[in-house]
Amino acid sequence: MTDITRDGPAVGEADRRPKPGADAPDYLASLKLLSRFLAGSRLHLAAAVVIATAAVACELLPIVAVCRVLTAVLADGIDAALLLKAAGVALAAVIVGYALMGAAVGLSHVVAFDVLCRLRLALARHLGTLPLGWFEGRKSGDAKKLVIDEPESMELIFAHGIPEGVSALATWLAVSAWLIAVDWRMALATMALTPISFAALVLGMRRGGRRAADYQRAGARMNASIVEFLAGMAVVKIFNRSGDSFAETAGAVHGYAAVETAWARDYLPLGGTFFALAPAGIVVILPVGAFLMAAGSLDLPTLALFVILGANYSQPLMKLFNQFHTLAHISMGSTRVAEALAEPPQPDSGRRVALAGHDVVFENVSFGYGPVDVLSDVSFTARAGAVTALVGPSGAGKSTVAGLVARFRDPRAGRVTLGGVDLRDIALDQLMETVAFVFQDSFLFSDTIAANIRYGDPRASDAEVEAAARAARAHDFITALPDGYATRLGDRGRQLSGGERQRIAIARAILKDAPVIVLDEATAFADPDNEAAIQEAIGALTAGRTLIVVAHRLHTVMAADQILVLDGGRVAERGRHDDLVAGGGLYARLWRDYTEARDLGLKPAAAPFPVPREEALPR
Ligand SMILES: Nc1ncnc2c1ncn2[C@@H]1O[C@H](COP(=O)(O)OP(=O)(O)OP(=O)(O)O)[C@@H](O)[C@H]1O
Repeated sequence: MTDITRDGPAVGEADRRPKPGADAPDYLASLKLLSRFLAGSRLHLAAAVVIATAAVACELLPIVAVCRVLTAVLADGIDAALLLKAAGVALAAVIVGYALMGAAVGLSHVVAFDVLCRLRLALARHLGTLPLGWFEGRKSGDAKKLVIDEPESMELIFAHGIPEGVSALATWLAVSAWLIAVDWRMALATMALTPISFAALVLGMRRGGRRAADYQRAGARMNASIVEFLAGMAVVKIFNRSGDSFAETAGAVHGYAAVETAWARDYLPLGGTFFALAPAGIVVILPVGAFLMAAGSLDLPTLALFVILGANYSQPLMKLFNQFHTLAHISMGSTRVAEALAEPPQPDSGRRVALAGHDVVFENVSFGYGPVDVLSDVSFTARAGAVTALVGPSGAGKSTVAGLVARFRDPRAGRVTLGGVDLRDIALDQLMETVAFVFQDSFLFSDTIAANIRYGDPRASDAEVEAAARAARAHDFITALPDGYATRLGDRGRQLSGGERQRIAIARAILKDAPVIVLDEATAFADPDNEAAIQEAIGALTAGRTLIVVAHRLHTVMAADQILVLDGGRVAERGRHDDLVAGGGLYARLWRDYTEARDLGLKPAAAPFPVPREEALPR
């Protein structure tokens, strides 16, 4: 089984437990998640924390110096030597403090980059082990958001949050301890508003937090709507629907603004109370100080110290709050990443087994994407060295059957075997080596054409790549390109025609040299010329292999050894072309419709295996 945990810990049962209060954000989700990927960076992080704390001590030194000077001046008048010494200490402390904080932040960035690198690798590796169904239930940008965007926002936690949060906490604790040591009564006065302001903050965040799920949903809807509006611009324009589409996007943007406003209504009265009260210590310090001085139990230098420090007492707390706010802000994203990591991978026996040939057998297979079955009790044998064609009306389940052969999904009931072994008992690696799949619209990577073909066999030489391209009838159009095989394909190879992309995909499958080949509508998007080339290319694939072909263009499967006619997820008919046509059932009807359409101008192209000449086609 693929080791998904090389860069991170195992996905534990604890991660799969339902979270209490699904809509309430877990403010510490990011910390919990990132701490799982900290191994290897703990020392750096500890060093960053220690250095940040030392930087705080340096930052506090100038305040200590000012207080000592103040006390001395109030007691004995101005002493130039003391002033100079204090200024020197303060300056040196500021310089060293900045240098230390710079070093701490530098170190913490290194920790952040390392942790995020491990998290992204583990995520990407884990997503690669999930069943296809996981991706199908999501919008295309979702997985990218999980691997790229969400971790990016977490960078702040280690890069800034930890050194700055630690230094803020250390400053607050040090100042509190100092003030208590100097005069506990004035210290209490300085701190009097802190619990009240924090209580207001916690209440505010709780109220605001109830909106977190709405906030996330509205944000996701707005993003998806804007991305779709831009991606579908050609369709929007051609159907002159820019007004409607924009109205939908505008609705999503307004929806997001409405949630933000509702959040502000819930949070701001209490959050605002925090920001008003936290720095307002002076309103307690002055009257308490005046009272104590009047009572003769407080001197002026001490009052001055509390006035200076008291005014800034809440600063570290505000900084700490900012870090907490960052944590809260990214908590929903971190929770989603943690949930994705907890998704169970596609079951993999991990056992490489001896296969008795390469017959693919469906035994009473039923399958459904949701609660309703789209395949019911499907049984057939696709023999090695023979061509098995899947035909039937749209939605009959042809692509679903094809997908089960490559274990894109597993049957709900029954089993699919290869060489007599249940696919689920064959190591996924072995299965993927044994089965080649050419999709309706095969994905090409943003790389050179040669690299895309070599995807079928990474060890293939240039000559083997070219031979596969020749067999796939792709060599001529590739060499006609200015950069030939070195041509870089942009976004999914869109600069090529559908038929050209398809032939590159077929070259890739030829290079893979797998004994079982599944072609899902390989000619679906091709024009007649391209289709002929593709059919010739497919012809190069067939010899001696188990070939399962999904086809709409029935002339391409007339010579198939076995045609399975699917209807409503069941095998309605099976046999060879002539017998099925003579039988007068569904296939005969499909064939009649097909030939009528062909007579109206549809030009059948070359088939991958011997096909009767045009004039010999039954009418
Ligand atoms: N990912 C999916 N999630 C949910 N339902 C699906 C999914 N893919 C296919 N279906 C449904 O399963 C049924 C069979 O689909 P399938 O694509 O296998 O049919 P098909 O015969 O290949 O159709 P077509 O010839 O139009 O490609 C259809 O009702 C389809 O709507």
